[in-house]
Amino acid sequence: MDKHSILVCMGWEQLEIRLQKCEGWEQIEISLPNCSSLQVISFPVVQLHLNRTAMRASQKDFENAMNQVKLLKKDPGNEVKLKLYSLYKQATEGPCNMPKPGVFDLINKAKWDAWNALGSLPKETARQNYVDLVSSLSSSLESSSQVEPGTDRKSTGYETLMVTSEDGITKIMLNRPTKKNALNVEMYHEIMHALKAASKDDSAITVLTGNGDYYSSGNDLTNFTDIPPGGVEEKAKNGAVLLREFVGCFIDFPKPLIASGQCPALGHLPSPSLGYSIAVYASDRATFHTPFSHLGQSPEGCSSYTFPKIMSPAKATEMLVFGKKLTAGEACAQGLVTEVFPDSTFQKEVWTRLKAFAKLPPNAMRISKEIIRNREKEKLHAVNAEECSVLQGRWLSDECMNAVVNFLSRKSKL
Ligand SMILES: CCCCC/C=C/CC(=O)SCCNC(=O)CCNC(=O)[C@H](O)C(C)(C)COP(=O)(O)OP(=O)(O)OC[C@H]1O[C@@H](n2cnc3c(N)ncnc32)[C@H](O)[C@@H]1OP(=O)(O)O
Repeated sequence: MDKHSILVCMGWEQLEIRLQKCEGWEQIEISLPNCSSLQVISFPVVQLHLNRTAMRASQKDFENAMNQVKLLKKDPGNEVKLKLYSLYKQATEGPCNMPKPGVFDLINKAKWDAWNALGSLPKETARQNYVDLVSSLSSSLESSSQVEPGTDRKSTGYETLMVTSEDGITKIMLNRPTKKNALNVEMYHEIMHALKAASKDDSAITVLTGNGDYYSSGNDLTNFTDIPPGGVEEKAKNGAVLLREFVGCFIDFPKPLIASGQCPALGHLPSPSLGYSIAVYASDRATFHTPFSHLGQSPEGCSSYTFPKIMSPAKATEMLVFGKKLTAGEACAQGLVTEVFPDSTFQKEVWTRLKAFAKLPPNAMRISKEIIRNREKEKLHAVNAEECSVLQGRWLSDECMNAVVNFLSRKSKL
């Protein structure tokens, strides 16, 4: 029998009903074994959804779906991968029968949580759900790759950035829009590389911005899952070294740096870019959020020093300790943002302004920035070192580990 066939007995006759996909429609074929003619009725897919879930996928469908997963051109993302994993385990082994992994074993803990959450779902239902998920995935990933051409693609030698230079402006654009521009380890390194290159190129000013609907969602929380042979302590130590070097690049950047954000900025990158930018331009749609406590972490990017100075100690406490999210208007009123523009005219207005700035004498701008910032440089490097050392300890805490596990198993979002 064909994969989506069902046999129905009507009196003496046996009907075979086949379902098959046809350009967004399901076709139903009703065949009477003793009759040569076929009756074909077409329905929109949505109308047949309930009927399909009542059916059971065969072992062969299941194996085909497993092969299809290997052929997917685009990474379906962690959430979907966990779903696939849990359905596979449930379909092949039944309810979760493994001991719960320890809290530091992040990946296995996320997998265990996903499998355990399926409870006593029957094996056949899990198999069918797996087949259905793979089938929906294949079509949605095909269509989404048509919707977002060119995103996450390689550009000017960078994997995670798009860097362009024209009209005296070097633009560094974070380019992981499907991950809300979360900073993975590669992106940290590429930003440092791009900043060093921009400090030496012919441009007069540098602009930092993000591609997609988030300026950045901060540190990529999956960075915490790649544990080296030296264990979590070594991981935390390496992270502190990387973060210190990363923030150091912002502190030492010699040219005017402008952060241009049309959309929400979360966590990590806002701090260094807000603290050290000559100017921050935001659209009225942008928000600013540093949820360090929510993640069991502590301020970084010198925000523990720059924010209370820029805003006020009380307002900085609301933001850095309680994780209060600010609208662009509020951030502007607090002095964190230079100017807010209407979303509809944001790009035009900001770029007109940037192009005008880029025509100013570059050396004069560089020297002016130096004289404004140099007095603070030593202090900023000391604050950076202290923040990184405190964070190194925080990353080993249960509070931090639990927050990361919660995000990875999608129990929490900010
Ligand atoms: C060297 C180490 C230095 C460490 C320094 C410490 C810095 C502190 C910080 O950076 S604090 C900020 C950390 N960031 C977060 O906690 C944000 C987590 N993300 C979210 O809460 C949400 O994703 C969101 C509110 C940003 C967006 O929600 P939305 O529903 O619109 O979108 P999705 O959640 O479906 O996200 C789409 C995909 O992007 C992945 N993703 C988003 N943010 C992160 C992130 N920070 N880390 C890892 N992955 C992230 C998300 O998982 C989705 O991926 P998927 O499609 O594969 O599931």
